[in-house]
Amino acid sequence: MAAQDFNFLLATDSYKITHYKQYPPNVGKVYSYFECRRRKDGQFSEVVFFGLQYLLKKYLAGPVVTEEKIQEAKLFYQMHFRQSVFDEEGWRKVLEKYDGRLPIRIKAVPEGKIIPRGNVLFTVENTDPEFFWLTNYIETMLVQMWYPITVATISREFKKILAKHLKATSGSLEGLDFKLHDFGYRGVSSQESAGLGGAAHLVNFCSTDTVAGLLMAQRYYNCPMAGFSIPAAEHSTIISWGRNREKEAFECLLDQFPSGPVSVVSDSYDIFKACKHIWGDKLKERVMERSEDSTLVIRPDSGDPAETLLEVLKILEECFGSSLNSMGYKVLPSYLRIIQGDGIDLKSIDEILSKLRDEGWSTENVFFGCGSGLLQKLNRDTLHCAFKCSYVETNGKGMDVYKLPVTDPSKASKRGRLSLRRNSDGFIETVERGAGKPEEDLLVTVFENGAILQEYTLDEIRKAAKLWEEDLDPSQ
Ligand SMILES: O=C1OCCC/C1=C\Nc1ccccc1
Repeated sequence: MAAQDFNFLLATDSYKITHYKQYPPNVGKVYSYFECRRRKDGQFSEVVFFGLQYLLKKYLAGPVVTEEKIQEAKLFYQMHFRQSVFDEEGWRKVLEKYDGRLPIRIKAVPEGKIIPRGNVLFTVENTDPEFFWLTNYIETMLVQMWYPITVATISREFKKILAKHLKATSGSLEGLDFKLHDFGYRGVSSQESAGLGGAAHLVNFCSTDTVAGLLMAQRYYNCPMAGFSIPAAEHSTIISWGRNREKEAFECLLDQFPSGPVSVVSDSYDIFKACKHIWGDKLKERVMERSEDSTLVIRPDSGDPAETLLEVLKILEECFGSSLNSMGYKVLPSYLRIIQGDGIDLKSIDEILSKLRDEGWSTENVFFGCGSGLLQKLNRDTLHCAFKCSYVETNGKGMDVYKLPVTDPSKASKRGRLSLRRNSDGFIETVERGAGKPEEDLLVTVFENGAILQEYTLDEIRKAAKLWEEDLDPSQ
């Protein structure tokens, strides 16, 4: 449910207020769709569909039009356009005929599903001919789905890389869901983005510090606790002890959190000396006495990630030893692990894990944190998200419509009514021009006339988004 001060009539691009005057006479239906347009460059060949349910619940469901909101919008747009263009009568009809509920149908891919780029992800149409202008009025808000879709997709690409290396260097995928920790809360543009992006990461992992994402999962995806964290230091809790008391600061962490894992950022002055002389010497006994489920996680936070990790691993091996796993890769004692949260993005994590592997280190030894690289280093063009009209009815007669710019054929849009199906070869494809068979359509009616007709839990979404065998193909 949207906040009381949220006025749905003001939640659109200004120019859309003027569009009801621009459609052809007697138009009765505007039908549009959302896709992540396919591009030649091949990165992100498939996307995770996620986030629509939050938007439906928060902004579209129920009576979103009221007389007060009509009055507020009327005054607002009169001042904004300095002429009366706002369609007061049109909105009052929504209020009178549907009690303020939107006469709109949205059919969408089930959340969590992995869909190849270039396929329809959801369609929008008006369910009453009088409100043809409403379909594209809500484009503005619906296209904001680019964000959770893109974060969920990037997070899953991280998971593919981590799975590849974990499988190759340990023979198992155990612990994969905890290998990438969301550090991105502070790096996003708003509390709402933190919630949506944080929840999107939790489709693929169970490891986060972005509390807003956990709340989103609780409140909108029926998941009481979608992810976990552990006690961890930050630079303030180390440097507050003063330059000469880093050992005391570290010891405080071990004393305060004697059981369960604890993470200690150790690069305030010299990560290498800290590992060698504090963790590996002064506190060595304290570290070794910690049991397997009370791991000390050392956090570097500066320097070239791969070089720093390799040097830290080398020092820790000298001090604590290492063993060989079934794949012949080295693993530190179970009471010692490392988390790298600096400089991590899709490109660097693959390079880092490859370099560790080349030096004989298993992926089991390291965890990763990711901030802006996960939640903010992206935009609507990362997956080329677009919303286009593909079908209209005028005088009750249907017509497939499209754009095909001579100046950019890659911006061509689909035409006609769309459906999504798995073809006889098992590949997902979009059927255009209304040629799809209803019984084959993977799109589900999730919203109609103000009501949410289909909901998904995070558990169901996680199942839909799980990695497939071919995702683990090390030859990638
Ligand atoms: O070190 C850690 O171990 C695992 C638990 C989280 C954690 C650090 N969190 C964090 C959050 C936001 C920015 C930077 C770090």
